Amino acid sequence: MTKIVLLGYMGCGKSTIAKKLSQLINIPFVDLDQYIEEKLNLSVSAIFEQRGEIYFRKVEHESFVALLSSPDSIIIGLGGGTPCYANNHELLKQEGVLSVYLKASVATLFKRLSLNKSKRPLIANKTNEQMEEFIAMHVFERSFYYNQAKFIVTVDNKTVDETVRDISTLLA
Ligand SMILES: Nc1ncnc2c1ncn2[C@@H]1O[C@H](COP(=O)(O)OP(=O)(O)O)[C@@H](O)[C@H]1O
Ligand SMILES: O=C(O)C1=C[C@@H](OP(=O)(O)O)[C@@H](O)[C@H](O)C1
Ligand SMILES: [Mg+2]
Repeated sequence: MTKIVLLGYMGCGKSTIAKKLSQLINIPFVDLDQYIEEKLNLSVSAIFEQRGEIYFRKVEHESFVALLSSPDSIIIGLGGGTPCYANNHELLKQEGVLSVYLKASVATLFKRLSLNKSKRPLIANKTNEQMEEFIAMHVFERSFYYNQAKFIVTVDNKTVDETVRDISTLLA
């Protein structure tokens, strides 16, 4: 069964787009962060704080593997770091996986994340100035993994509905 996997940097819209795409194409969606939060009954921030990032990455990998091996067709919204750890990018190449990189410019990411950073432990304590530099460097470091996706969709200056439509056209 098909797994549509959305990936990309924090703030590119994976969680928002996965939910909307799910409504449009009538395939259920799972947000990987939410799945982990429910599994451990802890928020992502609390997992980072209490158990550390390495533990989070371990659970993230196990959860991604579990979702990929489920018998149903699902849309999976990954966390921004998912493809960059534990060889998860190799899993994107599996048969039946349609991976889509939601590619956003640093300016778009900065604009969105400056309004939404408190639940993201990697940036929660940064000033806006530190954050802009951090995002630029981090996207650059991670782009090798993001570029392993089968499809790339640019999200800058698009509404949620426009991006969702672009993805559904790609997958048709
Ligand atoms: N065109 C857009 N597409 C997706 N998200 C958008 C858009 N415009 C604004 N946003 C906002 O940007 C944020 C994206 O966050 P989210 O969906 O959690 O991304 P991710 O899961 O990739 O970190 C949300 O607050 C969303 O409302
Ligand atoms: O980029 C990352 O390493 C992370 C991204 C987050 O998901 P979003 O991309 O949905 O914010 C979440 O998994 C965690 O805070 C770590
Ligand atoms: Mg998300």
